[in-house]
Amino acid sequence: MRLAPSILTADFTRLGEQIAAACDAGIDWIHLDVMDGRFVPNISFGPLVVRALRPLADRYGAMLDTHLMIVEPERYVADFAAAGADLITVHAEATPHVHRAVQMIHDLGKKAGVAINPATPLSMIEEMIDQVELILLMTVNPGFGGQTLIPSVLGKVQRLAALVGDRPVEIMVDGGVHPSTIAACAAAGATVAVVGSAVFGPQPIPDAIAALRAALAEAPPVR
Ligand SMILES: O=C(CO)[C@H](O)[C@H](O)COP(=O)(O)O
Ligand SMILES: [Fe+2]
Repeated sequence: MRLAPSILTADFTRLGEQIAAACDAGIDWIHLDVMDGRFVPNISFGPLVVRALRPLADRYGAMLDTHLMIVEPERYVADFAAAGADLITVHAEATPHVHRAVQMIHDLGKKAGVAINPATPLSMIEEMIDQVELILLMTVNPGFGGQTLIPSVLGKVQRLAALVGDRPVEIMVDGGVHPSTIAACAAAGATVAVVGSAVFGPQPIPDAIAALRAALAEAPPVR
């Protein structure tokens, strides 16, 4: 299972240093949570931060995974692509034209993902399975780091994994993934885990990543 540390709970005065520590510990993706204060009740950062992190991602061969929690994301996908995002994920609830948004992302030469909130049924994105590289299932209500994983979403992860089958689509879980919950996510069929407060918290970053890998080793992923 891939780990995608979310920088939301990182120390922003030492952001480069903290991401470098996570990359040194062998993480695969860098997860960037973009919030507009409308789709979610919080504001984070925009393309400037993506652009600032591009050289660091290149140095480590890490992927810049951009999670857009903004209304009508099609207004901004070109800006995030130009800033250097590798993967751009949009919320199905945030636009009446999710297919068009995904088309735009692909036309910009980027990988595309579609995300849904805990209360949104899988049927909302079923028709998009063959159109995207990644499906993100929120395991908390979006807007803040450090929340508790909602266990009932794991059933949705399992049902999505069955729908996806052996198609090359990543299944990402986002929110509340810690050493105590990561094995259950992997067992349900998730292939990528966003890990925010579990990595950028009180523990040294390499220890935090080792703890996640150790928890995964107890229960090997099914996909
Ligand atoms: O999209 C998000 C919140 O909307 C974040 O990616 C998520 O909350 C990660 O943080 P943590 O692992 O601390 O829950
Ligand atoms: Fe996220």
